[in-house]
Formats: sequence, C-alpha cells, structure tokens
Amino acid sequence: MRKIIVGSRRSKLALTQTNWVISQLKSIDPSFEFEVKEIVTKGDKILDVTLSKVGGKGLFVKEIEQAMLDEEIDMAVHSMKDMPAVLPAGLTIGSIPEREDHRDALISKGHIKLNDLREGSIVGTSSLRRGAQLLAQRPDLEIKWIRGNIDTRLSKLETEEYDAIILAAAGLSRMGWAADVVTEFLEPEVCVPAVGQGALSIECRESDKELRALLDKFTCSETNQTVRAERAFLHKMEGGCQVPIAGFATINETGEMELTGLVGSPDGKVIYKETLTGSDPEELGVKMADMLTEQGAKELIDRVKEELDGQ
Ligand SMILES: NCc1[nH]cc(CCC(=O)O)c1CC(=O)O
Repeated sequence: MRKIIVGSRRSKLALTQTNWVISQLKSIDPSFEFEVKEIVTKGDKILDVTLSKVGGKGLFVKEIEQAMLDEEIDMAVHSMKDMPAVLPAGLTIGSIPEREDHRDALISKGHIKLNDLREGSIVGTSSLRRGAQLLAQRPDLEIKWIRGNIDTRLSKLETEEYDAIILAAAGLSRMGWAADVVTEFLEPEVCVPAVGQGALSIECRESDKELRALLDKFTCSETNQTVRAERAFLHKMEGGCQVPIAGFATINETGEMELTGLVGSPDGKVIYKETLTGSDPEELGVKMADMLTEQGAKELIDRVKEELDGQ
C-alpha cells in the first residue's frame, strides 16, 4: 500500500482544504493511505505587511515546493489563487478539482450591503484588486489594509475600526462559515474575482506516475479549462499581485468559454475591462491580455509598479 505524505500550511483553511481533498481521494481509491505534514511558510510568519510588498504569491508555496522536491512530502493542496504562474522544474499540477464559489463576499457590521454602506465607511482588504473595484463603484469608501487568516480578519472586523471586510466566499464556504457571516455575495459583474479564486491546485512531482494517475481522476475538466484561461491571461499581463488584476472564466450555455479580464489603478479611477469568448484556454487568455494591453493596461501596470517600488 502506498502512503502519500501531504504537506500543508498550518492555517485552518489550508488544513481544512487538505483534509477535504484527502477524503475525496480516499473515496476514489481506498488503496492509498495519507499522512498530513504541517509546514510553516514565510507568508504565514509575516503578518503585518502588505502582501504585495513582501514578495507576493510565491511566499506561501515556495517552502512547500522545496519539501516536495526533497521528497519530504509527496503532494500539496494550494489555493489556485496563491499559485505562481510558473512551477519549478520537476513539479506539476496533478489535479484541479471542481471550483468552489468564485465570488468575493462582503461581511459588514450590521449586515449593511455594499450600496447601503454609509459614506466614508472603512472597508478592510489587503487585495489591490478588491480595493480598486470597490473604489470604482464607491469612491467615497476608505480602503484599509487588513492581514491575517480568515478567522483573524473576521475577528478584526469586530475589534478594530472596520465597517466591513471582503473575503473570498470559497474560503468561508470551506470552513462552513459562509451562511453565518456573509452579508452579500459580490457577483463578477460587481467585483471580478481573482484569477483562480475558489479553485484548488494539487501539486506533486512530475515523476510520481502512481499518484498522478489517482489525481487525474479528481480533475474537473470545466474548472481546469477556465482556470487555465485565467492564468494564461495573468501570466501574459505580467502583473503579479502588485497591481489590480482580475480574471474570471465560465463555460456558457453554448459550451463556449467566456473570459472577463480586468486591469485597474489601485484608486479605481482607471479600469480596463473586457469579456471575450473562445475555445482554447491559453489562446483566450493571451487574447485578453493583448486586448487590454492595446487599451493601455500595460502602461498602467508599469506605472503602478514604479510607484510601489518608489515607496
Ligand atoms: N488571499 C489569501 C487566500 N487565498 C485563498 C483564499 C481562499 C479562497 C480561494 O480559494 O480562492 C484566501 C482568502 C481570501 O482571499 O479571502
């Protein structure tokens, strides 16, 4: 019997996701055994700085990937949103399971909806993407950075001066908290989700054929396609998470893929946003990036990056 060592961050969300994946894999093939090994990443240790300033996405996954290359662990479950565009040599995405809720969720004191928040309300988010899109609709709001795990952020809403916070619906759903805390789910028309939001990425060694055969059975073809289109867009834009970038794809009634891409300025004053349809995920993502670039998105990204570097 093969025993799979699964590396996981120590946060409640990471462990919940990891254990959920393990239970699903066990029901697909009961002949595998699993053991969870907790790993504390740099991203978990740095809690008081903006994510974009401390090195972005890679932060949460690098150490886990090293452990996988060193064969200390065999696989890891990541939030797709936290995955860098390019994987280290020797590793692969073995599975992309069906996507959870893709939307952002507003959680406010007194359950006041976005449009009804009083003028000047303070909204907590550490995401430039969320900040820009909120400000585009409600320039009067004050965006205040907030860091920490989901539970930390929820308690900060209670104890600090925030009127509302925005979190990914998926994380709240996986924790079983969504029904209790969410004031309003923000549809993509209101706030385009982060690339890969709500999806998971199961990473393993490229050479691990046995595990890959199992993981392959757990892949959702629709999620795989749509996330690939979103990630191709993100990769071509070269934005990282230092600039407000959003991307969300679905498969519509006619079976065609529909991708919405967005690039904006952090203050929400400039927003480039388009929706395109197509069938090849990578082609569609690149087409979106080219289109927004033509409109001026690339210059905006370079300008925003320069401003951040100068801080
Ligand atoms: N930025 C951190 C992060 N990475 C993944 C999730 C959970 C949601 C998901 O799987 O997309 C969250 C929390 C959040 O954004 O509220």
